[in-house]
Amino acid sequence: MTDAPTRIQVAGSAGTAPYEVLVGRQLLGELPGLIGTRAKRVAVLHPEALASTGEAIREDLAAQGYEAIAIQLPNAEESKTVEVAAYCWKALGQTNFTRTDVIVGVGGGATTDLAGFVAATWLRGVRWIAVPTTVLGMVDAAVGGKTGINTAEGKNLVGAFHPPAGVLCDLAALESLPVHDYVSGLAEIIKAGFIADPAILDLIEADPEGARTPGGPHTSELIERAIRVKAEVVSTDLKESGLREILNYGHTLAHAIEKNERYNWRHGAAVAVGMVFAAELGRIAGRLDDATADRHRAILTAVGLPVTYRGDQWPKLLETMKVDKKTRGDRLRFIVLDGLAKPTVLEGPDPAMLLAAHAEIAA
Ligand SMILES: NC(=O)c1ccc[n+]([C@@H]2O[C@H](COP(=O)([O-])OP(=O)(O)OC[C@H]3O[C@@H](n4cnc5c(N)ncnc54)[C@H](O)[C@@H]3O)[C@@H](O)[C@H]2O)c1
Ligand SMILES: O=C(O)C(=O)C[C@@H](O)[C@H](O)[C@H](O)COP(=O)(O)O
Ligand SMILES: [Zn+2]
Repeated sequence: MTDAPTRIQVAGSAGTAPYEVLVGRQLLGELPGLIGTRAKRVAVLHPEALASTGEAIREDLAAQGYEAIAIQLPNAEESKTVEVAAYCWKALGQTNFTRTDVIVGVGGGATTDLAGFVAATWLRGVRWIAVPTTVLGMVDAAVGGKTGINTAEGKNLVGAFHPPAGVLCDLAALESLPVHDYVSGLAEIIKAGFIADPAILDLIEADPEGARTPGGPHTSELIERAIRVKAEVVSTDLKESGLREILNYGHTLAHAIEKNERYNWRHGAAVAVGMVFAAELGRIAGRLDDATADRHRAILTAVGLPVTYRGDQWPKLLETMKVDKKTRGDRLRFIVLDGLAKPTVLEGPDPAMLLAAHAEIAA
């Protein structure tokens, strides 16, 4: 007997279908229902680190009568390339994968971003299901339909909005996650706390050590709260015409750091530094109070996330930020806070302000 999963609804928007995010344990039994009876073939995309999980899911689906193939991807950010997408397109072509067939992405955010992108582009769009296996994947990457790959010029520069047909967050998967990756996911949970749900911050501050482990007293509550923040935002603005930009809090600098580190930093670690930068920018712009700005550094440090970055890299970071998706023409745009849970856009800040905020995170 297992407890019934929590079901979080994501509304359809921009002509897309609504779907559910399930959070619980032993959820793989839900897969055939989501895949449906119109599909003949299923492709299970998984990273090398989850080879046995991917194969077990493939075998299960084959036993249910689907022609199931497994496609193994490189781990982490190495999978988010056009070459890996092309490898998947080839595998789908060779198995006569049609418009009624279904892709299942099993893995962290890098895997679900790639799997969703392959689903968005194959035959101009087939259905896909996300089975996130990292904290970050569950609370953020698998929800909301942003799919994509990196290019030499930067992070997530090619992609599509293509929501999944369902998201299965099996908390048992987190038990094998290295602590470094677990903690990286906390950055996006903390982001959800600062932009929308401060109760998240209270829970983490009360027990930062507990927040760092899958068996912590508030693990499922933290994950569910962050998913609800994301679900609510993407339900009203799938294609980022306005509100959705708040989910990019800390990301303008974070993506530049990731590129600068050739993706050897985890996304969440870069987002942690990026949020401290954004908080300082808000403070310098006269919008954010000192206590909330300082709270960023304190909570991120308490869970073991970085809050500084090499000080000599600023010119390169500034150059990369120019291709951030929020930039309009030559005007950089940042999400900052007007106060706790009051995100807003700061347009074209003075270069001196950016430099001053940078000085606060420079190691
Ligand atoms: N689409 C979106 O809205 C969105 C949102 C946030 C982040 N992202 C993207 O997500 C990516 C980061 O995702 P991530 O932090 O999950 O990292 P990741 O996908 O790179 O996974 C981290 C590592 O953990 C391994 N792994 C995954 N699950 C595991 C498990 N259960 N046990 C053991 N190892 C496991 C992976 O193979 C990888 O080596 C970035 O590319 C980021 O841009 C996308
Ligand atoms: O879902 C969104 O919208 C987000 O911005 C969530 C981010 O956490 C995520 O990293 C996203 O992939 C960044 O999007 P991008 O458009 O800046 O590439
Ligand atoms: Zn992110």
